Amino acid sequence: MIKKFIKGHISKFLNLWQQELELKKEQANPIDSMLRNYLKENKALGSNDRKLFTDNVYKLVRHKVYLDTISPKPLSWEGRLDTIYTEKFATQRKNTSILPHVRASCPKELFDVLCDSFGEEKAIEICMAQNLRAPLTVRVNPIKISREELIQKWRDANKFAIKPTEFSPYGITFTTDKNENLYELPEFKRGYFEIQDEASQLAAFKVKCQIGDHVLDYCAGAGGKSLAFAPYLRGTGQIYLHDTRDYILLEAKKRFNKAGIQNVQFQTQESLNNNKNKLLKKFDWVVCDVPCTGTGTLRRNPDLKYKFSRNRLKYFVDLQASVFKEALPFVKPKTGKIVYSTCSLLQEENIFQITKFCKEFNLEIVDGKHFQTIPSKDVEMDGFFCAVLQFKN
Ligand SMILES: C[S@@+](CC[C@H](N)C(=O)[O-])C[C@H]1O[C@@H](n2cnc3c(N)ncnc32)[C@H](O)[C@@H]1O
Repeated sequence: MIKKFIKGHISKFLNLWQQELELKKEQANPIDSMLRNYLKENKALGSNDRKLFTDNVYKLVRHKVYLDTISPKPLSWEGRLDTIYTEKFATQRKNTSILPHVRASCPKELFDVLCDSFGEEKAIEICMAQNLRAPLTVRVNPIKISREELIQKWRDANKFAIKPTEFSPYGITFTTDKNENLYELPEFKRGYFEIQDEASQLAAFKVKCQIGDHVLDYCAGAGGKSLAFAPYLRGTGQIYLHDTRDYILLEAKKRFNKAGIQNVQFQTQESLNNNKNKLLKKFDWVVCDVPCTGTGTLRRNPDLKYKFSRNRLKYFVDLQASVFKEALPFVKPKTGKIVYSTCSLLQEENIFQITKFCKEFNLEIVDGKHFQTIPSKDVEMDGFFCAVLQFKN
């Protein structure tokens, strides 16, 4: 039984979220940032209450499409919440008179696009997997500590239930659904690890840079990918981090300092433009981790599914093409590589883009096939896509 007091907060918060979404549509504030602000302003919610509050908010957002059909009318957040804890919540999933996108709790427009990419059966499986809680995974910074040492340290302290990730050699996954506040740990403050999904780690490791290489991370954001591949350079060569948002590069700078990585430069749009003539055709690796619909990360960001539309998809497809075109001239013509990645599941943003780029710019896929993870019953990772391209000789 959830206390009335918490139910009241859940309902109040979700009404605010719904208003924000109706008013600002795709420009609405992300739900995680709205949650942080709400909790800051509502100190009466203690730490146990907060977990219950947050977990139920996410559940309601994930399952809203389904709940809107099976909950008592008129709809209310209290009514939807009560429905989650009834038998009906499980049994109606199998009711084939309810439309597939509703049973999978996915807005129709997104579901149809997922069906175009994967077919209906797989689309349902993906949506159901994306309605689960995301695993909490960290990437160990080998400059400071090995994965084995950090696992041992945490196991000795009997601190967490953890396991090494299966595919990334640097990942550790937390196996309980407790909300661990990892940012407060001394190991985090010392730069021993960063929070990063395993699929994102694997995409970053596709940048197989070597000693002395020059790398341009063209859409660096707060540096998540660069932090992962930087140790390959062993302090040699140089990584240039560029983004159109100046403030995010300041965040990246702090993270690199903490990680003990110094062979980096931060380039705003203006400074990259000023240095352009010097830098064109100079990079062994250019990384294009482009803005996208984020449809591979719906477990973490379930609100994104309500911002999706075919128009928004077209906006991202066009933006990705123009970012790729801007970044390509920085690649060394004969030996350089460009890595294109998204956290989208959609063929329009992934394989269709790559096929188009190869044709238009005389490129080919190298390093085997493209890499793609798709959340499902058996795949706990986010959905990521990545391909390494090189000019045809
Ligand atoms: C998917 S995020 C990057 C995440 C980051 N690479 C990481 O691993 O943490 C995409 C980034 O592209 C940036 N961006 C948007 N338009 C851009 C453009 N025209 N040129 C470069 N970066 C751009 C955004 O500001 C955003 O930080």
